[in-house]
Amino acid sequence: MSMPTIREVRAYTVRGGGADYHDQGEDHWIDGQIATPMGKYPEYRPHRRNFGLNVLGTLVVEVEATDGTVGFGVTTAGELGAWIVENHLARFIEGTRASDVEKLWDQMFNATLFYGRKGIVLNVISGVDLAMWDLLGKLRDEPVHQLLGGPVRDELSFYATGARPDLARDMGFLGGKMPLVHGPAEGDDGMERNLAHLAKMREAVGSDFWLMWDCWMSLDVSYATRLAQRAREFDLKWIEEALPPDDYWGYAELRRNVPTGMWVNTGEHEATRWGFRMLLEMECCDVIQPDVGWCGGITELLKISALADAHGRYVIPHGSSVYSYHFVVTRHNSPFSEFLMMAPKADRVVPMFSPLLLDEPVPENGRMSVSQLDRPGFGVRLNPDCELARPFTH
Ligand SMILES: C[C@H](O)[C@H](O)CC(=O)C(=O)O
Ligand SMILES: [Mg+2]
Repeated sequence: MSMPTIREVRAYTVRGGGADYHDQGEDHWIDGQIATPMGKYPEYRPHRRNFGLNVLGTLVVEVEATDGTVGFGVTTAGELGAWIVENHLARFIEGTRASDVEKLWDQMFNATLFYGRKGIVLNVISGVDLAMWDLLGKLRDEPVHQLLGGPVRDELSFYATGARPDLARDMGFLGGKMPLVHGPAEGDDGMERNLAHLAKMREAVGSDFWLMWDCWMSLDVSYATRLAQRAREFDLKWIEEALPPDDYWGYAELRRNVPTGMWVNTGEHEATRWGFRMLLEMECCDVIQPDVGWCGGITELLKISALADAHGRYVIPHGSSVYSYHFVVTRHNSPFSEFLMMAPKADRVVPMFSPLLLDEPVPENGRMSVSQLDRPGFGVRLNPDCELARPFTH
């Protein structure tokens, strides 16, 4: 088959959930009181949306091939991301062969180095890369997991992230990762409250269920060390993203400080093989957690994952829904997956990118069969009921 080229790239934005999963309505657990780096300012403590956690919104990138086939990818980047795609990246995307993902990634990354490297620019590059893999799967009539070498197991197993690990246990998940509520600025009282909550959850779930804390970059080494040491009594499996992402030295110290057997996990706000190289070579963590929509997409994740494998480390992607599932099932060093509980009260399973996608698979009883992923590309469709805007054209 002769490979089509890309005829047009289009960048859309959409609000209300989707890839910007923090862009939820009032009273959603994910936007409630959670420890954050802004928690030192009391006015920004009660609600994460107060400091703008949801300002970006979702970016949808569509790539249309010369034969009319369309692939798409979604990420967190909104209008800023749409501007970058339409005004800068389009020149590399249009005219490229649909299978030339490697060359395209290299061009997008190098052309944006002077203002990119991490953060929103890498989210955008990821979104384009995911659209290209989706297109390639559709053109070849194969699921992306087949393009990546094929599954190494028949099903995926999930832990749940949300405010109600006790309910996640009843839903068949392997474990529950809770948001840490109180940060260092809330002193000893906050520390005691955090521990009391963990104790209560351990009591509720029993001893054979993983419990983890997601600290969303909010702590310092001293606080995280004390928290981890005291959490040993309640068998905390891992402490996640305890420190700001740039504090590689702090992570290395924390990893030396935590009780034997407790994992230090991080990486959802890290990007590219070079960022993860720092985490791995400095022995910052036990598990890396790249977000497929933020770290550079599938093309970059393949490199990050190989590097982690050579360091004997697991890759358990952050969120990422189908982008994670198609990848994880092809790697031996990705033995389980995250599922983010998007129901406002974390009391039922709702697709992570809801309501933006149709056919988005979800775990049943904490598991997902590979057969649920057996559709061309990433196997999902854009929901026509979600109103997309195209703020810029080129
Ligand atoms: C719950 C966390 O604060 C965040 O919203 C999600 C996250 O970090 C994770 O799923 O991991
Ligand atoms: Mg996290």
